[in-house]
Amino acid sequence: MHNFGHGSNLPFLVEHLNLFLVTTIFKKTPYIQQGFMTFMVLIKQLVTRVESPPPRTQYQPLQLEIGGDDSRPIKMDGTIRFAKEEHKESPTFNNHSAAVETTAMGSSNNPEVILDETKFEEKLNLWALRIPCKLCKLATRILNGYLIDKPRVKPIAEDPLCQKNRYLVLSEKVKSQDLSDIPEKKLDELKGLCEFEVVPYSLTLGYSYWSADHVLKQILPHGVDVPSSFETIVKANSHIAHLNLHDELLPYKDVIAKVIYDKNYPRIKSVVNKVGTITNEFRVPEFEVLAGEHDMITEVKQYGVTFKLDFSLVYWNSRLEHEHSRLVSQFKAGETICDMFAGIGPFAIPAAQKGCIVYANDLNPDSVKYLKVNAKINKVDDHIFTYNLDARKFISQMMEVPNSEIKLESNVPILETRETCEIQDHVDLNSENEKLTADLGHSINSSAENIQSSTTNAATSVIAVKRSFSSSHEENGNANGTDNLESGGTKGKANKRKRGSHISDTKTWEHIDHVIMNLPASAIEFLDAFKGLIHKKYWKGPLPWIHCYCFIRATETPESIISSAESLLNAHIQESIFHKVRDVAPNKAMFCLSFRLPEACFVEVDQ
Ligand SMILES: C[S@@+](CC[C@H](N)C(=O)[O-])C[C@H]1O[C@@H](n2cnc3c(N)ncnc32)[C@H](O)[C@@H]1O
Repeated sequence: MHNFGHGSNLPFLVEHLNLFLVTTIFKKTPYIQQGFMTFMVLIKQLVTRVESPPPRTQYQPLQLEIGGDDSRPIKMDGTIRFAKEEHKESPTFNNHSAAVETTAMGSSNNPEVILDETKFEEKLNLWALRIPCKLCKLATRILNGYLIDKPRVKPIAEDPLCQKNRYLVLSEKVKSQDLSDIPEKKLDELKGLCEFEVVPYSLTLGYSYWSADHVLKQILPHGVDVPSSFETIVKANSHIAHLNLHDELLPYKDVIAKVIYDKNYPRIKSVVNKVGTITNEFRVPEFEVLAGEHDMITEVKQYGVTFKLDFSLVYWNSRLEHEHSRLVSQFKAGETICDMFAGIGPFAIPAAQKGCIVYANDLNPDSVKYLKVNAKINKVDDHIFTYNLDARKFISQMMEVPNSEIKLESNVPILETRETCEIQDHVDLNSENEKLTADLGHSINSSAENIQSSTTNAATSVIAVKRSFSSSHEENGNANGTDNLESGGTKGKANKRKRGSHISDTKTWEHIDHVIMNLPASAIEFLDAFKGLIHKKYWKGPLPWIHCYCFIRATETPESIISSAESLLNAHIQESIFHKVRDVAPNKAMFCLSFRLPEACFVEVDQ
């Protein structure tokens, strides 16, 4: 201890000798340096005992281990970026091999073996002022610029000997106990405030203190890029960190995952790495769980909509959040939307929330399963009809005029427009029309004949006939192939909503407002499905807008994409808009091509 103004020079000299040897001779040899420092501490303790014997322990280096619970990365746009740090080498090791037991290329793949947390300890030998508690604030103000200034390290610490005092921990730039590194004016001001003692203060910054970026920089060989960010996906109240490590980092994947897990737990419950490129038709990336829980069932939120999904079974990309919202913002309440590649519903559900009637399809049965779950969670299950079909089959079913409707034409007046249906909802049915009606709840498992003979509500008749027709043409044998959502069948609630939004009188072969095709790698190739698809005789109003996602590579242009689309449609596209969604690779960007389906796609004569 240095009682300011009355101290001895002996500890001061020892301290200087220590500092000199540590910073010069032993600088490059951390283990000798550490041993030497321990030895010097003992010497200093002895010296101090001689200088200022008990009862007050005059020299008592305070060991403080700082935890890094707060060493959190910064969240940006569904991506977590590590807080960047200068690449400072800590005095306890000089290169990555000191921090890892074996190099990651070595035999063991176990991160516990590779990562030696003790090697990340950095011991700082500092000075602190012992000051009465009540004067801490004032003293802190005076010493501004000379107190320890490190993230998550508080400059005020407990005095282990006296509750009424505090330690004001000085920065590393205050090298000597006589405080000669602090300007005289500040010292005078401090002396005027109170009497204080200068005590040595030892601070150890452990593995838990350092940020992921700092630790990884120490572990990975020089020249290897430290992964600076990772995608996240919300999982209940926590997240899955989703890495996309390139080949160079694969040998270090376990240790990287461990560091990310350690530094972000409990917010991050699992760390996964994408394996290979996505080649399967459901666009589901394969993941390897590197740290934490293996369960991949998660919940994400996009613009207030909750989506439940199993990350390992269905497609999900949080980077499309803005695009989902942009496109849906173009839809109006009451419009009919067909989503050919709906996934778990990031277009379909917000569109239904807006009051659109949505026909959502996906080939992946797990996507359809979660699409239904999400429609329920978000309380739009009575506005969404789900299909588990190939997109071509789905769109052709949408445009197919049901037999019942064709038969109708010769026998009875057709239920004309939405307005007509709405009026019918409120009038008594004549006997002819009664034959056409069906209860929405009963129709799911009914054949077309059964539907024709059941009688309930005229307003629900057409959609019921249509759905039943589709079911009977199910190709892949999946009972969910064409389905409405079970809960939508609760008559009271569902009917109330349907009336407001005209869901009951939607005839997709008569009118669809928008078709969404988000399968950028190949959606364009599906455009030929529209060739000769729409029956002019039955269609009402303008043809639908098609929103077809695609990738444009450096070798392609919007014109070349339009020309491919035109040749697939066998028609000239008149109105078209290209919207850039995002860059996916240096020479590849994702676009949304929106255009009005050309009139040439009509079938003039019904076969
Ligand atoms: C790129 S994802 C888009 C999903 C969703 N629309 C979104 O924005 O997140 C494409 C989806 O198309 C589905 N899919 C792939 N091939 C299909 C096909 N032939 N017919 C229908 N759906 C298909 C996949 O299962 C996947 O869910």
